[in-house]
Amino acid sequence: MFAHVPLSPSLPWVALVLGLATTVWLTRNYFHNGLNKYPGARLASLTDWWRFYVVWTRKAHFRYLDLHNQYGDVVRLGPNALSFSNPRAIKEIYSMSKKLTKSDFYPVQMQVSRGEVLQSLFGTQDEEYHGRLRRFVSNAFSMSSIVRYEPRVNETAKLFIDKTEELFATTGKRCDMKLWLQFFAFDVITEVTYSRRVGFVDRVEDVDGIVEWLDKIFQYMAPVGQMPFIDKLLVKNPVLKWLSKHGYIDNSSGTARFSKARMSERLQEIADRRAAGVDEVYQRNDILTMFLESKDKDKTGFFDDRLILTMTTSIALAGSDTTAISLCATLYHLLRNPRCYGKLMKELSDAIESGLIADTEILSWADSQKLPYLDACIKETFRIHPAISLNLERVTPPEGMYIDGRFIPGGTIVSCNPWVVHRRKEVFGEDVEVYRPERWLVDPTSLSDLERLNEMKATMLHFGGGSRTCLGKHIAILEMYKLIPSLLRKFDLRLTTDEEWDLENLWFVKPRKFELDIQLRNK
Ligand code: HEM
Repeated sequence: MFAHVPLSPSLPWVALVLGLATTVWLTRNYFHNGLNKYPGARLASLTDWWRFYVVWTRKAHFRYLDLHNQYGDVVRLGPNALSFSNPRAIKEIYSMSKKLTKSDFYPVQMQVSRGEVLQSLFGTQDEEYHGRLRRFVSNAFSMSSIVRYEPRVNETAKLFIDKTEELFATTGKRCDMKLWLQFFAFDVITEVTYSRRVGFVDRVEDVDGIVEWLDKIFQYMAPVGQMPFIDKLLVKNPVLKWLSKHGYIDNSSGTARFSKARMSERLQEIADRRAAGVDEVYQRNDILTMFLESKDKDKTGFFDDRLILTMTTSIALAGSDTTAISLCATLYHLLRNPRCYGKLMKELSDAIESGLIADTEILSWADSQKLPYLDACIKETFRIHPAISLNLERVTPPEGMYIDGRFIPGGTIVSCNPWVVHRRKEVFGEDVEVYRPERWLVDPTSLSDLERLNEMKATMLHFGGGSRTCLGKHIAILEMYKLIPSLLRKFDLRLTTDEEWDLENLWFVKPRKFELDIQLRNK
């Protein structure tokens, strides 16, 4: 008897309604805020799923570069997203004074600890909160503080060199440099944060599986960041957060767990020393003690233990991959360009012979600053291989603003991609795809050379820009300027293949594989 009762509209009607709704949605997306006047891939103007797909392929930096080469300075990357490549746009989007906020891409990278989302310096969209937090922590990352940490970096660099000799140079075993340098960068970062090397290099081990965890999490965060609502259904799902907060499950991020463990070890050590009459907090030995000092001095209660954990978690998330990639890229480009490799080696040996720099196994920071060709090689690495190369997204203020001479409505996602802007021919020269450190060496008496140099510097986005520029850049630079020459002086490094390396972009642009043959150098 129920066979004749219509329980639901017939299928064709459902299909028609769905079809109409989809058409309306796609049309609205296409014409959104008049952005249809900007060129780009047709699908990009209809849905963010296009961007999700491009990022998911892990080749977004190449795709976006092709699109800018094809369409020019402004390319539409989504219904509400524009990518700019003219250096003028960098100054406008990342200017200190204009205060554009970060897009919804960033909170996806916020880590979770026991159900609580850690509102990080990197991920926050609240500019006031950001400014306040950054004021509390920036002292610990200033160049003068970093140079105080130098002896710690020396210790880890020395161990790294010794272990490289023992494990690879004397055995002839091939070195997975990508992983090995990440172990180094992780040990340095824990050394300068907690006065204690966790032991990645000592034990030749991925401690707590954190490197593997980081690899996995970016496979999630990079594509999901293109469609951030997905994060609220998955990792930041309110039910999961509630369950974790009340102890039924633990959805804490690997980096939060790692940092919590390191912090409690170090805090216990500080307490033990205090009981023995030594107060380390005001000795400013490491980043954590600098944070504790800031907390002590803060009478408002803002900079509390939770924020300290948030900061140490950010350091674990941001401080190793980026530096290891930049170290790998420097070695890779030098090895593929024997002319530059030879020139750098000559600069080093001449400087030692002439007494310009000391003949020490680990170069001091001060000595590394006397080597202009080394400086040029590292700058050229940052240009040709910026470690972060998805677009650095910002949102225009409600009243809209002019970018590169065009009025962009309020609430639009606007951005530049470091990989793209570092290849502007009018700034860097016609040979942008060539690794040529000499472009950074200018005649200091030539005004036009100095102007060109300034223009190149202003177009570099490898550490981001404006108020959200990289907090840890001095640590990374210190590591690179010390380790690269120290490694090259001790070892002969060889690529194991003539083929170009295969790069994957999941926010960080990493080689899929980077192996080297290593031998002791005949001096
Ligand atoms: C060569 C190595 C590094 C590179 C290429 C790099 C790159 C960047 C870039 C491009 C940004 C800006 C992202 C944006 O605006 O969307 C950034 C921000 C940041 N980086 Fe780095 N980074 C490096 C090393 C480090 C290290 C060693 C640390 C920590 C010790 C660190 C901590 C941070 C933090 C906390 C932020 C957020 C700053 C803020 O929003 O105020 N980075 N980094």
